[in-house]
Parts: sequence; C-alpha cells; structure tokens
Amino acid sequence: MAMAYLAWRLARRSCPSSLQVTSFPVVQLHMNRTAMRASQKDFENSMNQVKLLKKDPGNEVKLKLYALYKQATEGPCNMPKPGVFDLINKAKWDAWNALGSLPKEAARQNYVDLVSSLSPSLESSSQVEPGTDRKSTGFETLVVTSEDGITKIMFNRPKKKNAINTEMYHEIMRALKAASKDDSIITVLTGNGDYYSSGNDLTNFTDIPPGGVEEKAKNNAVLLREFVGCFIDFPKPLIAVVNGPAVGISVTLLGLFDAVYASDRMVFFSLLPLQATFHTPFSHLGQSPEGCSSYTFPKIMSPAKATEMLIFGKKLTAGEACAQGLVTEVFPDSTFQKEVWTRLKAFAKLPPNALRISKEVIRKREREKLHAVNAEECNVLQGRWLSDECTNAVVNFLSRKSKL
Ligand SMILES: CCCCC/C=C/C(=O)SCCNC(=O)CCNC(=O)[C@H](O)C(C)(C)COP(=O)(O)OP(=O)(O)OC[C@H]1O[C@@H](n2cnc3c(N)ncnc32)[C@H](O)[C@@H]1OP(=O)(O)O
Repeated sequence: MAMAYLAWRLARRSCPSSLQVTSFPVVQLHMNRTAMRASQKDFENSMNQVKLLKKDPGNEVKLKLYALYKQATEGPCNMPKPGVFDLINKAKWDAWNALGSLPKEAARQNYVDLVSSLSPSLESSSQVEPGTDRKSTGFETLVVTSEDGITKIMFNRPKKKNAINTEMYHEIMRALKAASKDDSIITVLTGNGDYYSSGNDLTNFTDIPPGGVEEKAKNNAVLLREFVGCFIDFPKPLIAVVNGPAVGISVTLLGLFDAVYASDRMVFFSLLPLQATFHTPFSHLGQSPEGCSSYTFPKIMSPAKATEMLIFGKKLTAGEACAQGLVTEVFPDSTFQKEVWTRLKAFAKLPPNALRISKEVIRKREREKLHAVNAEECNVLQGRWLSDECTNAVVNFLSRKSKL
C-alpha cells in the first residue's frame, strides 16, 4: 500500500508541478534578456511608439529616452559639457554621459524595454493615476488590490511623495490586518509615483490636541508602536517593491520585511539626475530611530554601517543598500515592474502553508525581542518629539515649504 502510494507520488512529480511551471517564466525571462537583443527594427518601432504616447511621460523619462537613443545611435557621450547655466542641455548631457561606455546594443535594448514599460498594457513605475482607486474601497491614502495570490498595498499620495499621515498609518494597519486574513499568499507594499515614501508626514506634528504637545507626543508614540507591531506580527511573506527614494520610517521598516526589491530609478532634482536613495535623517530632525531599526540594522549591515545611516544620516543608493543587505536585489528601472512582478507571481504559486510556517520559524525567536525594541524606541521618541531640536527641525521644514 505504501509502495503504491509512493509510486503514485513519483508519477505525479514527473508531471509539471505548479512550482516547476511557475518558476519557468523567471528563467525564460533571463534567458531572453541575455540571448536576445533588440533588432534595429524593434528599435525603430519603439521610436515610433514614443511619438504615439498619449500621455507626456515626464522630463525624467524623456531624458532617459534621449540618453539611450544617443548612446544607441552614436555611442558614448562625445559632446563638450554645456555650461552650468545652460540647464536643459546640461541635463541632457548629464543623462547621456551617465551611461558611460554602455554598448550601443545594450542601449538599444534598454530603449526598447523602457518604451515597452511605458505602454499602458504593462505596469510602469507610476502605476496608477494619482488619486485613482481601482479595486480597493474605503481607502483614501492607499490603493489595495488582490490578484494572482498577491495583495498589493500601494501608498497613494504621490503629490506628497507618499508621506505617511495619521490617516495613512491607520489605513496601512487596516490593510495589513485584512491581508493577513484574505486568501492571498504574499503581501506587497509599494508606492505610486516617483517616490516609495518620504516617511512620516511632518505635518503630523502640527494638529495639537487640547491636551497640548505632551498629549500629541503620547498619541504618536501609541500609534507608532501599534503600527510597527503590525509589521512584526504579519504572518505571511511581506515584500517591499521599492519604486523610488525612501525616507525615514519607510526605510527602517524594511528590516522587518522578508524581501526588498528596489529599482535603480534616478530622480531629478532641479533637472539634475540623482540616484534613488535610502535615507534616515533622524539626527537632522532631532529624532531617533524607529521601526526596530536600532536592532535590525546593526544585525543586517554591521553596527558601524548602521551608525552611519541611523545616527549620521548617511544616504545609501539602492546599490549600496543592496551591498549592505538591506535590499535583496536591485533591478534596472526600465524593466523593474515587469521583472519583479513576474517573480512575485511565481512566489505566490508556492505552497502557502509552507511559506507561512517557514516565516514563523524565522520570526518566532525574534518576535519578543522585536516588540521590546519597538516599545523602547517609541518611548525614546516620545521624549524626542518634545525636544527643541525636534521642534526646530520640523518648523524649518514646514516654513521652507511655506506651511507656516
Ligand atoms: C507618528 C509616527 C512617527 C514616526 C516617526 C517617523 C519618522 C520619519 O519618517 S523621519 C523622516 C521624515 N521625512 C522627511 O524628513 C522628509 C521630508 N521631505 C523632504 O525632505 C522632501 O520633501 C523630499 C526630499 C522627500 C522631496 O523633495 P522635493 O523633490 O523637493 O519635493 P517637495 O519637497 O516639493 O515635496 C512635494 C510635496 O510633498 C510634501 N512632502 C514631502 N515629504 C513630506 C513629508 N515627509 N512630510 C510632509 N510633507 C511632505 C512637500 O511639502 C511638498 O508639498 P507641497 O509644498 O504642498 O507641494
């Protein structure tokens, strides 16, 4: 009887299992990328598609397209550098020059990939129009969708760089609680627009309740503790799809995720390209680390490297964050969404109980410690929020932004 059962199991294993089937596209994609190069015809088709784009893709993408086009047709940048006041030509030159010695063939391929990522049928870095809310209901600051075994929680305040206001803290907790109980296999957090998130919305400090600033600080500490607690206790694999720069609490929380995939997206600051960064400017804000980062970061990246980030506010690029272990893998922005979602869909076909149980085995021995760290960090922060250092930093930001 046992032998018959074993024979039956073996026979089934020779058929394509769901694991074999789902891991195939990932392998296939990489094979395609290395084995195939865009032909001249593909390149010309893409140039025509660009002319047909219904929506202006924005300066950032246009500069990228320009640079890849020049690299693909003329090779490495061979123009003299324009003067600092010739802003537009300088931005174009910078974008082209940044491609270094990228071979013409690779530039052609990247151009084709980038144009295809702009096609409405594919997901792009800016995944929904600001304010649109396709499948979720009852969320003002998020778009929550569930398909292919994946619940996707997307920060949706792109005009505010996805800064997390009080409402959003509550909505994220609500979405996480729902995702922990729904029939999805994995949960993903990501951002809409050019930022992943600029962290805590600094206007959270401005609406002072009747009990004064002490009550405000206490309320924020309670909120923060509950919020971070949801990440510590989240039972399914939790994955961050970091589509752009991340600041503050959106960075520290990454230490509690099971995987972090990041785009090498360039953001433009005054027309100058800057690479996406992971930034925790707590000292500059008169604050102290949260999200359990005082415990997770030294473990992930060594105490000295964690000090540079958490105490001295050193910004890491996606590549550096990956080298330090905070980010699992970095993808080129032009193919980021396509590659990451293909991979996630494959993960979501793995046996769900095995995923949950394995996560629990890993998290179990750390959970108590993480809750204790969270409580202590919130306690310290409550004091920091009442300090002159913190008040001055927040006032500076808000007055710079003409909010005061
Ligand atoms: C209650 C729990 C507390 C948990 C403790 C958490 C701590 C942290 O997360 S600390 C980190 C806090 N975040 C920051 O310090 C970032 C502040 N923002 C910036 O430095 C910049 O806005 C930027 C670098 C993220 C982007 O700069 P730029 O490209 O120049 O864009 P704008 O500054 O013009 O931003 C557009 C728009 O968005 C508003 N905004 C962006 N981030 C925040 C924020 N964190 N809080 C509030 N508002 C933010 C910005 O004010 C602009 O608004 P408008 O002027 O109305 O267009």
